[in-house]
Amino acid sequence: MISAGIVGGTGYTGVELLRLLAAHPSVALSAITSRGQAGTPVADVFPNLRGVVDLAYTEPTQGTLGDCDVVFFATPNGTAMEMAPALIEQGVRVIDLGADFRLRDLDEWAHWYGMPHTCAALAAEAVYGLPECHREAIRAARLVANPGCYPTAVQLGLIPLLEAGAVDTQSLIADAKSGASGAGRQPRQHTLLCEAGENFHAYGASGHRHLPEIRQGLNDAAGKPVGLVFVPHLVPMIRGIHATLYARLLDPTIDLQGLYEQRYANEPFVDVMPPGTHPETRSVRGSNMVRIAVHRPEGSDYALILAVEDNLVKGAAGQAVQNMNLMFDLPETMGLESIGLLP
Ligand SMILES: NC(=O)C1=CN([C@@H]2O[C@H](COP(=O)(O)OP(=O)(O)OC[C@H]3O[C@@H](n4cnc5c(N)ncnc54)[C@H](OP(=O)(O)O)[C@@H]3O)[C@@H](O)[C@H]2O)C=CC1
Ligand SMILES: CC(=O)N[C@@H](CCC(=O)OP(=O)(O)O)C(=O)O
Repeated sequence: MISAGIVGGTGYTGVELLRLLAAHPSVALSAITSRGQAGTPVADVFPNLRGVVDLAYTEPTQGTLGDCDVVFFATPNGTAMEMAPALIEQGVRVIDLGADFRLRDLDEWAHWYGMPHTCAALAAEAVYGLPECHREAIRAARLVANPGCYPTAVQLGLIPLLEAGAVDTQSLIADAKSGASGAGRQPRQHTLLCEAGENFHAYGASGHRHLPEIRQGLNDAAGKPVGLVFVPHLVPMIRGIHATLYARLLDPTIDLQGLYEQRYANEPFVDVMPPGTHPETRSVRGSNMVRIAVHRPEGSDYALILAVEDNLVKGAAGQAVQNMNLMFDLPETMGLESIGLLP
């Protein structure tokens, strides 16, 4: 059994990790931290875990985490880079659900995250945890930077076009919508029911911190710098991301459906839907699947890609478990078989 610890077990991605890991056949949970709830049984805070998680929260100390085989950081940005070096030194493998190790350019990281990066050596070593692109490197990694929620949907949606050299790399547009759980469990005015319900708006339109992360992955796929406009929106639902992606085709006669079906033929968590379909966020709610549909709108030379995911599963905790499975030579889909919750 793999002994797993979670730092930040009271947030939305932390409790989603708990749900997945508690049911994982090869994992024993051994430390779950919260500074605010230390000493409280986990199942007292989250009754869905009664009878399946019998641990209490502890303080996030080296002592409680150092004996684990793997530690997940489900914490705000800046926490993992403080704590991960000592754990890795002790032989613990680390998966960071935050953004501390996602960007290769640390000046860019400091610009977007508003603090200096304090762990350049590990940032250079970290593997970006998008299995569909970096599977072999993830297997060997000591430290995995789990991708952001928007970056997962947008990259998986656009990468086949860029790898194939099928589009004008300066024409990329990602129009993405997220449910409110993407903002985390800390109370904030804009995610109150009376603010987010019956309401719909864009945010971060002139610059969002996921832009450099998405651009880094798309540059790699294209083999050159891409031009990308990324606009996130908040929609009145709890879970789910819907990304509507546009790219101008160089050859409008290309077989787009065939391109996507071939690229993702062996991917257990990418479902390319039949032509003419429109994926729904509820079809992936609670599941680790990204569902993609490919269109070429009548009379246009644009490819239009629709991609949906659950931001807490493939966009965070599920992808982290997928990465753990790879790191510990387990079947990649183990513990991730759940089907989308409908309705
Ligand atoms: N929500 C989402 O859809 C996604 C989130 N992410 C990223 O995952 C990370 C976690 O997100 P989310 O679960 O939404 O966040 P939340 O705000 O819901 O939870 C944060 C958790 O971290 C703990 N924590 C906060 N500060 C510290 C600290 N200094 N040291 C140790 N623990 C700390 C908190 O518990 P306590 O304060 O009691 O210790 C809490 O359990 C973030 O980096 C987020 O950007 C990534 C993809 C998707
Ligand atoms: C709806 C909403 O507020 N979403 C969040 C995405 C948070 C997230 O996933 O953060 P990281 O991937 O960078 O860790 C936001 O736009 O800030």
